Amino acid sequence: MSKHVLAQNQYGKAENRIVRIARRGGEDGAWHEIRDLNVSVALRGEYRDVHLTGDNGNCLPTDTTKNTVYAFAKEHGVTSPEAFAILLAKHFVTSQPVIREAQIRVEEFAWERIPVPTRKEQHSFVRQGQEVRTAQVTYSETTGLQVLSGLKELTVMNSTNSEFHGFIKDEYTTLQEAYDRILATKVTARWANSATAAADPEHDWDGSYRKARRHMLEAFAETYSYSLQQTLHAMACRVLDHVPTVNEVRLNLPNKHHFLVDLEPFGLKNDNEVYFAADRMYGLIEGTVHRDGVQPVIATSDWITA
Ligand SMILES: O=c1[nH]c(=O)c2[nH]c(=O)[nH]c2[nH]1
Repeated sequence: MSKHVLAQNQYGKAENRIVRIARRGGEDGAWHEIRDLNVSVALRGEYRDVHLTGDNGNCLPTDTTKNTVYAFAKEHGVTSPEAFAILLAKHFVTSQPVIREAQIRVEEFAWERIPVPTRKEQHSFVRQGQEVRTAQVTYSETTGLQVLSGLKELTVMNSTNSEFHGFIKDEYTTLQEAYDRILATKVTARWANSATAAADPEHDWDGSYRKARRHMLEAFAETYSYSLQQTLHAMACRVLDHVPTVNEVRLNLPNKHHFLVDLEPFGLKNDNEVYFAADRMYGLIEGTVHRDGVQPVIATSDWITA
């Protein structure tokens, strides 16, 4: 027996990142709604033996608490962070006598739809309230003004219309081919403005920024994607097509992986509804697209994801 006193203690799986897609509207369910949550579970109760003697007889594994979160998202859906947390907290306390209290913390990341007026299906989203606009101006006696504009932290998601297959398979390849996956990325974009725009004191910088942003978003939403590389190219080309004062676009697109959660052990079918949102590691797709005949000027080696 320890001469010291075990005081407050709690345990559980923290930061379960979960994306729940609900398909509504019409027979084909083409109207998608997403809830994107970070759910932490803390259980309190009869845990003296676990700490003092190594007897785990009262210990519900943290792994089980994680599985419960994902299974509940499938079974009950996510109507609100509060309602989802209430369901979970009650479940833990009422299902195991040793659990006296359960605390569920939920952070919800808000997403807004990317409006695509030309289509009725709606499955493209932009995450609210994070994006940062950037500008870098260099003035040289010999070469004059160089104005780079851009943005970072613009997180977007398509909850369908993304596939990835037909890739090289070597002895280390385990990736399964995907015919319907989530495509999500946090866009860092920089674009080089023409010397004419830079020299024009009347140039509408806010207007060209809004236009470039809008066309990148529309291209992301409207491209049926077979790779993030293909989406990158479409986004950059769309900016060059619609913003005549932009000569070059460089994009840095981390592939924010979403893995389907295997719910079969709990007798539940996961019909592309419940995903584990991994924050790292991630694929990092980068590239520059410029007008023909223009010399690219945007640095390619910057460490701009940090
Ligand atoms: O869009 C993608 N491009 C890749 O190059 C790649 N590689 C990978 O594992 N997944 C993906 N997805």
